[in-house]
Amino acid sequence: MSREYSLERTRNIGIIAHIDAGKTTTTERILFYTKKIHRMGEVHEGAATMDWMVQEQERGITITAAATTCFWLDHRINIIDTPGHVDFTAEVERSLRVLDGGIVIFDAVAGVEPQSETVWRQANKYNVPRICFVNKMDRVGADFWRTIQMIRDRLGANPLPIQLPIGAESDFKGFIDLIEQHAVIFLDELGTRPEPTPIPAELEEEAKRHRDALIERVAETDEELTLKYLEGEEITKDEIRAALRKATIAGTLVPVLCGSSLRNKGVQALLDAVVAYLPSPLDIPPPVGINPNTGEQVTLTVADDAPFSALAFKIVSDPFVGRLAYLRVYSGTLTKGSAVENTTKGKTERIGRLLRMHANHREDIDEIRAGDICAAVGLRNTFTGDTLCDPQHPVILESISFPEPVIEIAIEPKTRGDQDKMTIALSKLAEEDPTFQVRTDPESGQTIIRGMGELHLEVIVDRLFREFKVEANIGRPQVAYRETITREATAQGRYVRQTGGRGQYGDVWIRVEPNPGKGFEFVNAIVGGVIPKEYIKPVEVGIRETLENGIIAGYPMIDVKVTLFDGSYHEVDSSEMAFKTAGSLAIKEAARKAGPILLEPVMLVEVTTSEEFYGDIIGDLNRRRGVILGMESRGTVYVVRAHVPLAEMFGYVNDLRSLTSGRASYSMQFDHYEPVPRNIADEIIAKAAAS
Ligand SMILES: Nc1nc2c(ncn2[C@@H]2O[C@H](COP(=O)(O)OP(=O)(O)OP(=O)(O)O)[C@@H](O)[C@H]2O)c(=O)[nH]1
Repeated sequence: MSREYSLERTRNIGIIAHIDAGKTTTTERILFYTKKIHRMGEVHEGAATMDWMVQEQERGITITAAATTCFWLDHRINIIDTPGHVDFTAEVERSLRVLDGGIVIFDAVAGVEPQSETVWRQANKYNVPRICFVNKMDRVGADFWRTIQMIRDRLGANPLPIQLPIGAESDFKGFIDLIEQHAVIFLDELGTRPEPTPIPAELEEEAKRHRDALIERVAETDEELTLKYLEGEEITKDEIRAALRKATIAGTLVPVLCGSSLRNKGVQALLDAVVAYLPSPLDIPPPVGINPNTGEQVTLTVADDAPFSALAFKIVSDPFVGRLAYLRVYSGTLTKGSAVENTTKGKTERIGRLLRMHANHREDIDEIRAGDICAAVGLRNTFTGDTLCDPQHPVILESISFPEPVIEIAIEPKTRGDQDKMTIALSKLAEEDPTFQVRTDPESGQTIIRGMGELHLEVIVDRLFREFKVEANIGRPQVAYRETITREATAQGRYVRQTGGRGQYGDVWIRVEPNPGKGFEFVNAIVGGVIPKEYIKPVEVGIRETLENGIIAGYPMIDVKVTLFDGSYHEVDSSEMAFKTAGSLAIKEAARKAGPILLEPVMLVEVTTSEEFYGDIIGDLNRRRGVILGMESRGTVYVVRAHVPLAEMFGYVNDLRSLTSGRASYSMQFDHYEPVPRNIADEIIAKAAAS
C-alpha cells in the first residue's frame, strides 16, 4: 500500500496559547474550514468538539490533549491540542515533545501573558518552530503592533509580520498579505474564503514600508538573497517564501499573522501558513536514541521502510475502547496485530487496534507510518514517555520530563468499598497524568494526592466522583513542601538484634551533602569488602525510601548526595533487611545533623487591574510575603508582577474580588522553591509532629 500523504505533505502541529487566547475557537474554525465538522461549536455554549470531557465543557477550558487529523491544500495536518492553563503543564510538555511545529495564539488585547512565556520557553527547549497568530483583533483595545513588540521584548523572539491588519476593534476588516501584495477583506461573518482585492489606496504606503522591511529581514537570513538584495535585484515571492520557511524552521524568524477566530477572519490564511512555513517530519533533525544493549547512539531514519520506532506521548483510559496509547511514529511502519518491543520497560507488547483520532469520531486503520500520529489499543505496560520499536532494532528515545507537583490534599473514602474503588481509580488517573502523584502518609495511613495546582486537583477529584463513582471526603488543599539539607554531615546507622536464634546485623557509615538541583545521588565508596556487595543496594533503598517520607515534617527530602563509606557485617546475622534498616537509621541521623530546612513553592503572580486599585493590590501582595517584580501599563490596564509563596495564595480569587469589587484578575504559576522563613517552618514542623 502506498502512502496517502507523503512525508513532505505531513504536518504535526500544536496550537499553544495562554488560557482564553482563543485556542479552542481557532481549532474549531480550522476543523470547520478543513471540512471535518459541519456545525461550528461555540465554546461559550459548551458544544466545542475538541472539549469532549464533561469537566472541560463546564469549565470552558481545554484539559486533555486530543490529537486530531485534518486536511488542507493536499496536506495532512495532525493537530495536537494543548491546554493553556499552567496547572496542566504535563500536557503541554508531552505535546511539545512530539510536535514538529506550533501555532502560538495571542490575545491582541492582552498580548504576551505569563503563561505564554512559560509555554514559549518550553517550546524553545524542544526547538519547536513556530508561527504566531494575533487573535481577537476585533476586541476593544486590540493592538497588533504592541503584541509584536511584546513578542520581541518578553519572549526574546524575532517576530516578522507577514500581514498588516486593516482596521482594529469593531472596525477590524481583514489584512494585507505583505508577500502576495493584496488585501483580504471579510465581508460577511460566516462566508467562504473571500477573493483577494487590491490594497486600499490609503494603506499603500504603509504596506510598501512593511513589505520592504520584510524583504530585507528575510533576505538577511540567506546568503544568496543578501547578495541579490544588495545588488538591487528583484526577489521573487517564491524566493521570499522559501527563505522564510527555512528561517522559521531554524527559529531565526517567527512569522506573525492576525485575525479574529470568533468572527471567522484570518483562519484560512493561518492554515496556508502552517503548510508554507511549518516543518514536515523531514525538515527537522532526525531523532537520536540509544541502543539499550550496546549504549551506542542511534540516529533514526525518518522513512517508511526503516525499522519501526515510536514514542508514547499520552495514555488515556477511554470508556469505550479501553486503554489508549497515543503514539508519535518516528520511523518505519506499524501494522495492527504486530508485536513491538517497549524498550523503556523491557517488555513485548502486542498492538490490538490502531485508531486515527478525529475531533468527533475515530477511524480504524491497518497501519501507521513514519511521521504520523495515532492511538493504539492493547498496550498494557506502556506509559507516557516510553519508546516502542522493532524488537530487532532496539532503541530508546529521550523520555519526557515533568515538573514536580506543588500542592496536595488528603482524601478519605467514606466506606471500605470506596477505598477499593479509589485505589484503582487513583492508580488509573496517575497512569494518565505524570504530574499527578498519590502517596500514603506512613504515619496516619491517609491517602494524599499531589498535583500542579488547585484546578488540577479539583478536576481529578471531580473525575473520581463522576467517572469512578467514589465517595470520599476531601481535605483542604495544602502546600506540598519539600525538605533539604544545608551542610555536610556524617552518621552511623547500626541495626543489631542478637537475642536468641539468628539475629539481625547491619552497620553503615554515610556522609550527606547538599546536592542543589541535582536530586538524589548515591555513591558507593566502600573498599575492601567491609560490606559485601549484595547489601549495598538494600542500603540505598532504605535511604531512598526514608528520604521520600521526609525527615523533619513528612515532606520528601530532595537534592541530597549520600556517600556510603564504611560499615561492618556479620557472617551469620547480616541480611538485606538489616542493611536496609541500617541505611534508614543512618540517613535519619545524618539529615538531622545536616541543617535540614523546609522549602516552599514560590509562584509567579500577575495581577491585571485598573489604576484605582493598584496601591491596594500591591499592599495586599506585600502582606502575603510577596516580592514585587515590576509594574507596567498595558493599554488601559495595569499589570503587577510578583513572586509570592503558594502558602499565601489560597483563597486569593475571593480576596482579590472583594478588594477590587471584581475589577481585577490574576494568573499564577510555579516559579521556584525557597526556604520557608524560620518562624513559619517551626509551626509546620510542630504541626507535623503533633499529627
Ligand atoms: N472577541 C473575540 N473573542 C474571541 C475570539 N476568539 C475567541 N474568543 C472568545 O474568547 C474566549 C476564550 O476562547 P477559547 O477558544 O475557549 O480559548 P482557549 O484559549 O481555548 O481557552 P482554554 O481552552 O481555556 O485554554 C471565548 O469566550 C471565545 O468566544 C476572537 O477572535 N474575538
